[in-house]
Amino acid sequence: MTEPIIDVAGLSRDFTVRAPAGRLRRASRTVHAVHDLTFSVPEGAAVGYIGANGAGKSTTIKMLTGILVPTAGTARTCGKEPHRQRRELAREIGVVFGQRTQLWWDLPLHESFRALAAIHRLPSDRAARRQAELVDRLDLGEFLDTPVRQLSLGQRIRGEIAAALLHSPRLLVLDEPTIGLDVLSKERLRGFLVEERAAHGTSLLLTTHDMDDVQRLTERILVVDHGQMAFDGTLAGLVDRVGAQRVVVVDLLGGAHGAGAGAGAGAGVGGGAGGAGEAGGRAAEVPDLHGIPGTELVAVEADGLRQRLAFTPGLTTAAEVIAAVAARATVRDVAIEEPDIEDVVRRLYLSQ
Ligand SMILES: Nc1ncnc2c1ncn2[C@@H]1O[C@H](COP(=O)(O)OP(=O)(O)OP(=O)(O)O)[C@@H](O)[C@H]1O
Repeated sequence: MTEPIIDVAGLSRDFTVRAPAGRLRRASRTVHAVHDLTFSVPEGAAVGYIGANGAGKSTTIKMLTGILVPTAGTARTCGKEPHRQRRELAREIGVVFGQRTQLWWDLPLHESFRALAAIHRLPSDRAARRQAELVDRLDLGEFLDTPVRQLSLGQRIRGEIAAALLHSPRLLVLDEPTIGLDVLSKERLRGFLVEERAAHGTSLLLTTHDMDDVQRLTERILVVDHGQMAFDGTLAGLVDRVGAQRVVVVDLLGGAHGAGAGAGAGAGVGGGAGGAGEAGGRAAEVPDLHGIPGTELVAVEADGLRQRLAFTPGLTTAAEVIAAVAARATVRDVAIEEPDIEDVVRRLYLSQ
């Protein structure tokens, strides 16, 4: 069996903080930022590292990348002891902290790439090929001559990711990579990361507060709470465990049809069990989706042609909900909204 890309046993990190205690005294207090963490990640896996603010995510990442020394326990990243073998490890990992830069602020992007290629001692033809590939796929061509400080956040983050991948690391560590990006930029970045991993088999450790990042980019999540492991499994498993609600969003064609009553505009409300008909004009055509077992109708929008039904996984399934809707109305489109990651984490913390 190949060695895990990350292997952590009993990992802990304390900080001593001094705070005023009374007018003249200062008292010391120990913060257990990470406490007795044990987990391992196989090579090639993509893991989301999730938790509330202050849960210990950054501290863990700093220990895994050799920036911080553990107080107790062991960490191995790419088979190396991070703080002792920091240089060797740097050749095998790429790290992006969304809030900080590893690029040279006053230099044009291509100078940063050149410096990084030299630091990693990449042969020039290999560096040139890889840079061209990343510049093309991350759409950086226009900005190569621009000093980093003049780049927009989205352009800079793409530059950071290219810089972190220039030496084709085995493990990519991303700390909040999509924070502050607009929806389109986030989506493009995620698409790039999915392709990059498919092409090179790069392992991924990602911290994020964004549920879409978790869904698109990871297959397993670790949730940390007060420095301790609170959950290790799939997102679906976590959602099940905390009983978080998912939402089926249905777009309907006007005009309800009761089960077996056939479709037809103007058939009126009334197909639904417990359906309280709405009076008047246009509302008479609105399919009524109240009372579908295991669901709660949480929103009726666009004159009733878009409706949102929340359901608890375990009580019913998305397929059952959609089938029940289809028995009452003509369904044009369906989407399923996952619960918010902050909500899921809050529920998990409360259930501990
Ligand atoms: N250098 C430090 N000195 C003292 N306390 C620290 C230090 N770094 C982190 N901490 C404390 O350790 C705990 C964990 O912090 P950490 O930054 O790892 O959390 P996080 O999960 O990354 O949070 P966020 O999502 O806000 O980035 C917090 O209570 C924090 O205040």
